[in-house]
Amino acid sequence: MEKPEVVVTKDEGSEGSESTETGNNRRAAKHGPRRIRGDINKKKRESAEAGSEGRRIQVLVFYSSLTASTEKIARTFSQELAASLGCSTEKEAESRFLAPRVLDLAEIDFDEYFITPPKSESEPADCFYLFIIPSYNIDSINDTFLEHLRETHHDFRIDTSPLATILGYSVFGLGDREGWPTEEEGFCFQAKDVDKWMAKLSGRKRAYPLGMGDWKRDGKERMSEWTAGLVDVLRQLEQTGTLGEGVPGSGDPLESDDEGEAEDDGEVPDEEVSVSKAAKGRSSGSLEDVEDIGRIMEASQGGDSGKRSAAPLAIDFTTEGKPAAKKAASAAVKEMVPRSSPTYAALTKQGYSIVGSHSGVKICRWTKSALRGRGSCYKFSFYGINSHQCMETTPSLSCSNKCVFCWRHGTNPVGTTWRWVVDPPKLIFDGVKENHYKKIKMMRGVPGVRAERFAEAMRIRHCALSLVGEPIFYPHINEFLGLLHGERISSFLVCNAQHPDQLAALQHVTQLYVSIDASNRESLRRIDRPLHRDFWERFQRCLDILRERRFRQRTVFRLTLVKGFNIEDEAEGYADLVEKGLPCFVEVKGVTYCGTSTSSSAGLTMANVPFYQEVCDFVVALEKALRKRGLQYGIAAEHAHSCCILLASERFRVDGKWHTLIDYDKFFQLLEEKGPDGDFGPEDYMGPPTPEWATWGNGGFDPRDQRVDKKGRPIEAA
Ligand SMILES: Cc1cc2nc3c(=O)[nH]c(=O)nc-3n(C[C@H](O)[C@H](O)[C@H](O)COP(=O)(O)O)c2cc1C
Ligand code: SF4
Repeated sequence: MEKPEVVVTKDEGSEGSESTETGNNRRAAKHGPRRIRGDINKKKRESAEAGSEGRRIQVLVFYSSLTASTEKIARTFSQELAASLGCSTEKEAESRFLAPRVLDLAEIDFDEYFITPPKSESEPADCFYLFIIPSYNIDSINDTFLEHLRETHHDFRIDTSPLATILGYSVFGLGDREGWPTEEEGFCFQAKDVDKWMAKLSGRKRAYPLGMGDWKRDGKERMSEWTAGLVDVLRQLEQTGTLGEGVPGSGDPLESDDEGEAEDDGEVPDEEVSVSKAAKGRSSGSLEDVEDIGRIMEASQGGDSGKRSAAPLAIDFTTEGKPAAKKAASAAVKEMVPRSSPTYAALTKQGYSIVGSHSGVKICRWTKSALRGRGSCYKFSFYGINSHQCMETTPSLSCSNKCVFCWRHGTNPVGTTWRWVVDPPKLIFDGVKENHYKKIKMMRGVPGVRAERFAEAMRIRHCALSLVGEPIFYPHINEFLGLLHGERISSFLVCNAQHPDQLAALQHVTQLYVSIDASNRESLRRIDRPLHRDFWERFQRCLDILRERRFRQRTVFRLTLVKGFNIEDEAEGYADLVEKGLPCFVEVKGVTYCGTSTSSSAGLTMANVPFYQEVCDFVVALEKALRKRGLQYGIAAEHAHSCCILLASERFRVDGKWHTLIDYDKFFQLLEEKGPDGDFGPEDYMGPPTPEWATWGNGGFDPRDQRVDKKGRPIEAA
C-alpha cells in the first residue's frame, strides 16, 4: 500500500538515518526565512493499515544554530530517538513511526509548518514537533521564528490555535550558564518563549515539559532525561493514540493551568487560584478516580497479597488499654468511604483519589510548585525534603477530632471506633503510588514544569502521612510503614495525640509529629472538638509517650496558631507542654484559612489568620518561656513564605550550627541493619548543617527557585 511521508525538499543530502535539513544560508534568516516547499512524499510500506490504527507518526525535529553545535546535537538526538523507537530509515517500514526529520529553522518556510502542519496528499501522517533551541541575546533566526509564531497567533484571519492538529510538541533549550547563569538572567530564554508560543498555537499540546541544559555542564544528562521522557510519551501515543491525561486534546486537562490568552504571558498560574480551578473542573476527574478504585479493588481480589480482610477488624479506640480486635460478622461491616457515598463524591471532587475504601492520596500544591521551580514547602528548608518527590497520603480518611481549621471536616468521616472494612497495606501502598504517579503525569503539559524535576518526581522519596484523617487509626499502620521504608520512602507521620496505645505501638518513622493545637484543656476542646470524652487524658498520655520515645523517634510538636483561639497568653502553657514531652523540634505555623462553611460555622474567618510577624513574636516568647524553665531550645529555621518557624532542641546544634536536615540514606541504613524496632535514635541520622538561607532571620526561601506573586510575576525572596 502506498504510504505518504512528510519530507522537505533539501539543499543538502541527509546524513545518518534521518532526513536532515541543514542551513547553508543563515544570513538569509535575518531577512526572514527562505521559502522551501514542504511536500509529501509517497513511500511504500507493506504492512500498514488504513484508519487511525495504521496512521503514521512523523516526528519533526526543528533546530536553530549560530555556532553549529546545536545542529550536531539535533542530528545525534534524532538518531538516538529513531533507534529507541525502532524507526531509523532502514526499519521505518515496520514501524508506526516514520524516521524523524531534522529541520533547520533557518532553511524552512515557516508557513509550511507553523500555520498549519504539513499535509499529505493521500493518506495523512500525523506530526509531532520537537524543538532544540539555543538562545542568543543578539539577532538570530530565533527572533524571526518567534515573531512568526507571535504573528500567527494574533492574525485575526487565522485560528488562534492553528497547530491544534499536531499530536504534541516539546522543547529543549540549550544555553550557557557561564554568561547567563540563571533563567532570570536569560538562560535559555528563547527556548522558554518557543515553548510558550507553541502552547498557544497548538492549543496546549505540550507533550513533555521544557528541558534545559548547558552542553558544557549538564546538557547531556538533561537531554537524555528529556529523551527518555519523550520516548515514553511517543510510545503511549503509538499504543493509545493519546498523550495521556493532563494534556489537552488527548485526555483529562484537570491539572493543567490555563495557558491563557493574555498578551505575551499566559503562564500566570496562581497556586491558590489553580487549586480552586482544578477543583472546579474535577467532576470528570472524580469519574476517573471511581474507575480506578474499581480496578484496584478488582486487582486486589485477584491475588492473596492484595486481599481484603475477609472478616474486618472492629477496633475500639474509645477507652484506653490494648486495642481489642475482634471478628465481626462480615455482613454487618461497612466500607468507610463507599464509592456511592456523598463523602466519596465530595473528596474526589476536591482532588483526592480514594484508594480501597478508607485511604486517600492527593498531590499537594508544593509538589506542583516545586515541579515548576517556584519553591518547595517548609520541609525542604527545615529537613531537606524535595517537595516534587513527596507523596501526601493517609491510610485512614477517618478521624476522631473535628478541628476548626481542618480543611476537610464536614466531608471526611469521623469516629472513635474503627468499625469499617480494613484494606490490606499492600493494596493501599500500590494504590496510593499508582494514583500519585498518575497525578504527577497529569502535570506534564502544565506550563513551567521542568523536565528535570518532572523526571525526578517519578521516584517518590518522601511520604507525608498527614493529608486528612488520622493515620495511626489504621490498624496495620506499621506494616504500611514497612512497605514505604522497603522502597526507601521516608515517613513523616502526623497524629492528633488522641490514640496513645497506637502511638506506643508505633515502630520507627523518619519523623513523628504530634499536633499540639492548644495549651490547655478548654482551648483544646474548643479547637479540636474531639469526639473522645477523655480527650485531655489521652493527649497527656501521648506527651508522656513522646517523652519516653525522644531518643528513639525524631519527635516534633506541631503548633498551629489560630488568632483569637490559641495564641494569646498561651506561650507559657505551650512551654509547659514542651517540658512534658521534650520533643526534638517544635514547628510553629500560622493557620491557613480554607474558607469552608464548616470553618465559618466554627467562627473562623480571615481575622483568625495571624500575620507572620505575630507568629515570630509568639515564637520568641515561647523560646523565652522555655529558657526560663531551663530547657535547651533555640529558634533554628524559618520559612516565611508559609508562615512557619522551627524551634529545635540543642541536641541538634553542633559546633554552634543547627543540624535540622535529615540524612535519609543513614536512616534507611540504620533501619535495614537494626530493624523497625531497632535501637537507634534521631542523632544517628542527623544531616548536615541547615543551609544558611533557611536559618532564623534569613527567610527560608530556596535561592534556586523563583518566587512568584499571585499573577505568576517574579518577586524577590523575603
Ligand atoms: C552571541 C551569543 C549569545 C548568546 N546568548 C545567550 C543567552 O542570552 N542565553 C543563553 O542561555 N545562552 C546564550 N548563548 C549561549 C548559546 O545559546 C549556547 O552556547 C548554545 O549551545 C550555542 O548553540 P550553537 O552552537 O548551535 O549556536 C549565547 C551564545 C552566543 C554565541
Ligand atoms: S511535606 Fe506536605 S506540604 Fe510538603 S511537599 Fe510533602 S505533602 Fe506537600
